[in-house]
Parts: sequence; C-alpha cells; structure tokens
Amino acid sequence: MEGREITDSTYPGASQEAVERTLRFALEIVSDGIWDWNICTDHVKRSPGWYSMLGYAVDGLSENVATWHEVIHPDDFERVMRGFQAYLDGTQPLYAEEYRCRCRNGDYLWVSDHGRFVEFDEEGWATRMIGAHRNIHERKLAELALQQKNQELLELNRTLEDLVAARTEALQQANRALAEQAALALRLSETDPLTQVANRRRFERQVQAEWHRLQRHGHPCALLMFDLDHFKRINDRLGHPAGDRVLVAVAEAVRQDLREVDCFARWGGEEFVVLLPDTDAAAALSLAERLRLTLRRIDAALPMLLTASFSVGAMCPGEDPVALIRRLDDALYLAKQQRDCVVVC
Ligand SMILES: Nc1nc2c(ncn2[C@@H]2O[C@H](COP(=O)(O)OP(=O)(O)OP(=O)(O)O)[C@@H](O)[C@H]2O)c(=O)[nH]1
Repeated sequence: MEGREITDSTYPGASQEAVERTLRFALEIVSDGIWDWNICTDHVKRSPGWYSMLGYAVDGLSENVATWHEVIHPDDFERVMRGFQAYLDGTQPLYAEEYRCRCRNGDYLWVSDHGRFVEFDEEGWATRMIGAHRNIHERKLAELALQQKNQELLELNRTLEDLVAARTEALQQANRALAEQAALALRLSETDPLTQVANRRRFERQVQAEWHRLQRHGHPCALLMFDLDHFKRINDRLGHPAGDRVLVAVAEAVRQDLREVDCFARWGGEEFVVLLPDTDAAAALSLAERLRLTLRRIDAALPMLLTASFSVGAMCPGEDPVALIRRLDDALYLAKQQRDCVVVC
C-alpha cells in the first residue's frame, strides 16, 4: 500500500528517525503547522508552528484529538467531521478540508488541513496519520468577499432582469393599447356615426386601392350608387328621428345583401355607394336590381313605399376614379328623372 512505510527505497540505508526528521523538515517548509496522530493511543503531536499559527504557547494544549475538535469553528465542525470520517471509512481517497480554527485571542483563522495515513498494522488497519495545516486566512477572506460580491451581482442582475422584463411587458401592453386605440380611432374616423357603414373618406381610399389593382392586374371592379326617393317627405311627415331610423334600416338591409369584400359607404345625406371588387357591369346591374327590391321590402313602419334610384358602372382601365364617380353621379341624375330604377353607365 502506498505510504505504508516511511522507511522505503526513497531513503536507502537511513534510520527511521533520520527519515522522519527529514520528512518533518519538508512538511514544515510547505506548511504552517503539522499534526501527527497515533491512532492507537489517540496521542496527537503538533508542531511548534501549529501552536504559533494559532497564538498558543507551544505544547500549551492537550495533545489529543479533542483539542482539535475544540478549536474548530462550530459552523464548520460538522462538515469537517464528515470529510474526515469519509477518509477514515475509505470513501474519500484523501482528507482535505478548509475551516476556521479558534486562536488563543478568540479570533478565528482560516486554515487548510490535509492528512493521510502513514502507518498500518499487520491487518491493514491504519495506526498513524500525519497532516499539515496552512494559514489561508487572507486568501479565504478575499475568496469569500469575492463570492459575496458575485452573489450580490447575481441578485442585482436578477433584479435588473426582472425590472427589464416588467418594463418590457408594461411597454408591450402600452403598445398594444395604443395600437388598439389607433385602430379604433381610424375605424371611427372612417365610419358613418349614424348608420355605422363606411364614410366617404374610407370609400375614397378603397376606390383608390381598387383602381391601382385594376391598373396592375386588370381585375374588374364596379361601383353602385343609390339615393332614396322623396326622402324629404319622410322627414317632413314623420320627423327627423324617424328619417334617421329609415337610414339605419336601409344600411342594415343593404349590408346583408353584400359580400365581405364589398365596401358599402354613406356618400352623404340619403345617398349611398358600394364598391364591388372583382365584379363586372352585368353582375353590378343584377345586384342593383336586387337591392332596389330589397329596399322596397324594408319594413320601417312607413305610410308610403320606400324606393331608391340606382346607377351602376364598371371601372375602366386608365379612367380616373374621380371621372368614374362623376359618371355614376350623372347616371344617378338620369335615374332620378324616373325614380325606383337602375341606370347603367
Ligand atoms: N333624418 C335625416 N335626414 C337627412 C339626413 N341627411 C339628409 N337628410 C335629409 O334628406 C333629405 C334630402 O332631400 P332631397 O335632397 O330634396 O331629396 P329627396 O327628398 O330624397 O328627393 P329626391 O332625392 O329627389 O327623390 C333632406 O330633407 C335632408 O334633410 C340624416 O342624416 N337624417
């Protein structure tokens, strides 16, 4: 077994005493204090360096293991004993611990402690163990201060990360709320407050977009315009609020006859327009006829029949949207000469 005999081939011909002296010198050079434990008698011989390291008079303490137990800091005691026992049990290949030792003046000094068995009986039981202490107080304090700083930095970092995450979340929430508000503001600015259909502004924007689509891809697109007939009479006979209710009922009925992609808008007063993407003039005409009949069927508790006059027209490539609207206006004017009819332009 390694380290079983101190007198081995390293020191051929030397006496046991001479070898021990040499080893002791070597240990004193590399350590601050040495202990030499006779396991059978429980006698522990400690070097003068060990006593002076802790401020005790040389050989001023009982030379046994209990002295060691008494100087270990209570907070380190269990850990050190566990490490020591693990070596004694053979579950650890060496005994090496760092802990605090009580000095004579009551202060505690950080030391490192290494030890190993050096002699065994015939059955292989350890009979002697030698160890060395080193004063690591300054290094250990610096290390602990560094650990403390690292811990503080970690906590600060965590706090900062939490703060950043909380701020990011708050910012994202604010952005979402802002985007929702902006979308609502846009919707309101482009919605007719009475009928809740699109207003002229939204309609003109959509017409421009469709016009560009037509120029680029040649997709057909049609427009439909209608104006309620003799609407003034409704107001005059039943009052303005009743007229409002009729406008709302008209918008509701027409909307139900349209597709999602159609843009239905109130052009002004009792006049409405519909933008019909991917629709040619013939399809727009049949839709206008259908809507004309729809309006006649509206049940608005009116003493007179509700009718409307329509104009429809398809967008022509190259034609200015303004010119197209004018064309529809002119056709509606013609329809108004007869009323309750559709004029294609
Ligand atoms: N109740 C109500 N009436 C409105 C609204 N906007 C416009 N009007 C009324 O609609 C009527 C439009 O009258 P006119 O332009 O003479 O048209 P009309 O009576 O429908 O006659 P024709 O279009 O020639 O068939 C006016 O009395 C306006 O006051 C509105 O928001 N609510």
